Amino acid sequence: MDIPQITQKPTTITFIGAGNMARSLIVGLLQDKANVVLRVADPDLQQLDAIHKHWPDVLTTTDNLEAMQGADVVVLAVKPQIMCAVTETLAEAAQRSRPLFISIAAGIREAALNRWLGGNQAIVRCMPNTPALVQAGATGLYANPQASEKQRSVAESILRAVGITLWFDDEIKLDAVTAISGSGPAYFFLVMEAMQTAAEQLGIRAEDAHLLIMQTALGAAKLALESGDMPAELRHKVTSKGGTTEAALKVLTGGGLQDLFVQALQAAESRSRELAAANS
Ligand SMILES: NC(=O)C1=CN([C@@H]2O[C@H](COP(=O)(O)OP(=O)(O)OC[C@H]3O[C@@H](n4cnc5c(N)ncnc54)[C@H](OP(=O)(O)O)[C@@H]3O)[C@@H](O)[C@H]2O)C=CC1
Ligand SMILES: O=C(O)[C@@H]1CCC=N1
Repeated sequence: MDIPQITQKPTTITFIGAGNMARSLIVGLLQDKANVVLRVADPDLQQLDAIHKHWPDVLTTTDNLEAMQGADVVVLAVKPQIMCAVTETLAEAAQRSRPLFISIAAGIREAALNRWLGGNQAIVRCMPNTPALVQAGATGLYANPQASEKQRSVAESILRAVGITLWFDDEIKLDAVTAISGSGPAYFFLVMEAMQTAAEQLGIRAEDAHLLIMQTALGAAKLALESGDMPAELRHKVTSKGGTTEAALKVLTGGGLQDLFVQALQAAESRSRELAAANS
């Protein structure tokens, strides 16, 4: 990946929070061999030790301010519920050093982040997903007016190193992106789990079922991405009249699967808005 350099040196990226999503981004960036220096701050020493053991080049600390010192980019990767408390402690340093902030938190609006950070900060909000770990992520991005073209480009390059990126001019759209691709991997994992249980009940060995299901999921996604056909068309091509797929799909549609997905995505989007309202 070619991250446009803010300085002559490699871009220094500090992660505040070393949880599931931050680790996915860190590992994805390391695999991409990006020209970056990575630092991570988290209160959990065990978490930090595990990172340091696997990736000794990643600098780890329990001190957020120490990690932020001199950083070009600060990725805010804590839970939405503690974002206010965490960012307020960074405000003074942020006013001095003015890094680019990238928030990955669901819901939390740029205006709130900017206020907590003391105002007039360059902020890119983004909604990535955990397949970033294997460089197959999908990220929606939104930049505030204070973020320069170069900073937008740096943010995009970081997220593009771990998957595809899409910009949105309207920040509110990130609530829907959260419902679709941010939470999305979990919907597919649930389907995989359900198919696994069903396959074992049909007498297939667990490891055989796992392999068949994973390869089928991968093959379906690859075909949908690469064939040029829409999913409905691809589904028709699998479904022989009076055949096995038709029998299965009758059960799924009869059970209201499509409606359930509409309700599920609406629930996720609403929750993102609630998190914004509760933390504004
Ligand atoms: N998981 C996902 O798929 C996605 C998550 N996100 C967003 O990413 C953010 C993190 O989520 P996720 O990774 O799942 O959550 P995790 O709980 O796994 O990660 C949050 C991390 O922040 C640490 N932390 C707590 N307090 C502080 C502090 N004061 N300073 C620094 N670090 C702190 C936590 O430590 P401890 O555990 O010790 O409290 C934990 O390691 C959220 O805002 C979420 O909305 C966005 C897209 C997808
Ligand atoms: O569940 C959550 O709130 C976070 C945001 C998207 C995925 N995980």
